[in-house]
Amino acid sequence: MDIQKKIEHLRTEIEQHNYNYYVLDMPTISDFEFDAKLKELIELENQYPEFFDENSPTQRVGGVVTKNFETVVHEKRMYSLDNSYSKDDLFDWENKIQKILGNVPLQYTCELKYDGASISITYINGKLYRAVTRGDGFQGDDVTTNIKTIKSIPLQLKGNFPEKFEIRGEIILPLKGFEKMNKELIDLGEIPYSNPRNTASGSLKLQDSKEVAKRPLDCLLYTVVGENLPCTTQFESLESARTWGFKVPEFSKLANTMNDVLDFISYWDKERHNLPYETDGVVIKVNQFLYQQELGYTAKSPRWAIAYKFKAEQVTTTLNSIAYQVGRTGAITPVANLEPVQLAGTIVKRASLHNADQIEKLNLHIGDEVFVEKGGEIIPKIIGVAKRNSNSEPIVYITNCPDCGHKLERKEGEAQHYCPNYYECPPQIIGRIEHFISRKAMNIDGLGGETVALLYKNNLVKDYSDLYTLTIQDIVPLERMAQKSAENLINGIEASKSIPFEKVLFALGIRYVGETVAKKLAKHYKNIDALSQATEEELTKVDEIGARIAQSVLEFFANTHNIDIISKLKSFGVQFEVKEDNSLISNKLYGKIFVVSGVFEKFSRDELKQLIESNGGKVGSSISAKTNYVVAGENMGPAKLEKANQLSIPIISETEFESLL
Ligand SMILES: NC(=O)c1ccc[n+]([C@@H]2O[C@H](COP(=O)([O-])OP(=O)(O)OC[C@H]3O[C@@H](n4cnc5c(N)ncnc54)[C@H](O)[C@@H]3O)[C@@H](O)[C@H]2O)c1
Ligand SMILES: [Zn+2]
Repeated sequence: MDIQKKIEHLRTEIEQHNYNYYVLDMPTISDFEFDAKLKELIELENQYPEFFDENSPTQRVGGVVTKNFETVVHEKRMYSLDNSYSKDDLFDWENKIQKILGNVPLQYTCELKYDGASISITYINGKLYRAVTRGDGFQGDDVTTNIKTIKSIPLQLKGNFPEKFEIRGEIILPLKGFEKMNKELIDLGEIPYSNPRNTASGSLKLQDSKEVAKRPLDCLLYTVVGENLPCTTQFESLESARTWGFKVPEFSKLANTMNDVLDFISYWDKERHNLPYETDGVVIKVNQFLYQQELGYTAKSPRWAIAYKFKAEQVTTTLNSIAYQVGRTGAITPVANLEPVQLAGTIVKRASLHNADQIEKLNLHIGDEVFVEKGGEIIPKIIGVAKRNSNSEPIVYITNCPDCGHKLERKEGEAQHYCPNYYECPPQIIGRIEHFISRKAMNIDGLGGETVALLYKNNLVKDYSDLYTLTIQDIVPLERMAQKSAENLINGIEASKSIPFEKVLFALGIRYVGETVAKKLAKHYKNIDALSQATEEELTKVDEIGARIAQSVLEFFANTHNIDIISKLKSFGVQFEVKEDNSLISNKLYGKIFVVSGVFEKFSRDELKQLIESNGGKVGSSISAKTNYVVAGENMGPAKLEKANQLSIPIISETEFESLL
């Protein structure tokens, strides 16, 4: 085979994967496979230097700059890291740098390699000035507003910080938050995110910082960059950054020899599974800045640092069978049953497969030996076939619902198959009732998933409105139920009648109507009758409601069965209109008159006004001598500003306002 062709082919292929990974945040191959391709290319280029190309992906940092944000040129370039996978690689690296330095007394800082998206944040005079993504290393996206929503990033520093510097770190999504986001997506019948890293990186690129604020992102910092820093080593700089108020994980260690480094690695190779976020290796850095300067950089990475990548958590095992689960929206999810195997500290028996496309893409057969990898998800995933056995058989995707036998449907452009037997299919009925009673919906105490299934099997409930007809006598005879638990349940159901309309609307389980959408719709339409009569055009005019949600709302109300259920719920006293809430949260602002002006970061203007009123204050429409405070956001009108100054009325920011509460 023509070597040059092979090199070019690999370059194109890797560029495409870089694009999928960094721009779309949707990799189509595992990091393990990606790294193998990159390694192959590096080796070929080393072997055949005549085909050198400065545009090769081996010479460049993988990311890109997008058009959605302002582009900022990094004052100091942001590099990637060279990778190593074995002890030998590390000793080779040490030899190489000692050759350049001339066998000096080296120290290393060992740090964990956090798996997220890199960020560089500039501070001037102790104030957060700007946050920029790595981009292509030379320039990145200005994502300051998004970054400011992350609570652990200080806006104002404390202690003895340098006048101007950049601090670099990783924006990560802790595993718990990731799982929660995915559970909400699955509940809504949508496709879950593939892993925390890509979700963190995607979150940074959202246009609406209010959406970013909802995501439980965090930022772990690891490098201070600037002139005249008050420290001479990496380890000291981490300690100083901590005293300035930054979140710098405490795990870093100083090592005097490569063997100390190896101890650190083998400790964290196991211990990392107990961390609340993902790490994919250890970063080893020459500790002394003086030596770092002497070593300098290659085209892509510092010579004074190297990443040691943990072995991908991967095992092979047999794919025994496929089970199909039916969700409350009727969506079918295939799940792989595996020969039990030990992986990352747990026994793995099942792996998620998402949908039919994925089975096809992986070309899975029952009986195959498959690679199983554990990423951010609780359930591990199959990433490919290791070996086809002679008795392996192709997977025939089901055509009928495994529970009710109804023929499955698949809408054009959708990945998931659905069971359309909405009213008769048991897991859908039970799923809808479980959703209805869940904590964020009707919050009915004393009723769990198993009890719902029992109630359904005993013909006591056919839909969630039947819950309100239950009596203690109905419940006591059920398995594991006693007088006391039956009473609790009935009390819980009774109490749910005072749950506010927005939660009731969420509880109904309309596809794509999650918590936030339900809130928006409740606020806009005020009651269910107005909502049920809305047209698609009207619906899509509501903030954040798109055609897909509108369509789903229309479908829901076009169904007489749903209308019947709603009128039953109404007759039982469930809330179907917004109650104007006059109850006060506090009296802290009693007697104070506020004027709100400008655009805010944390709150909408309406939210601010509501906060003022619910804490006993009043909102004035224009500034007068009676005004006590002006809460000012960005772009406050100059006339208002002048008036406030004339009358010496204090102008406060939204943060200062918060501190009044
Ligand atoms: N699956 C795919 O299609 C695909 C495509 C492209 C890249 N990738 C994966 O992306 C990775 C390459 O990405 P990369 O260029 O961001 O490099 P990298 O993630 O391998 O290493 C460099 C980055 O590590 C981060 N980092 C975390 N902790 C650090 C610490 N303590 N000190 C210093 N830096 C730290 C920094 O952000 C730095 O930029 C590889 O793992 C590769 O497998 C996968
Ligand atoms: Zn069914």
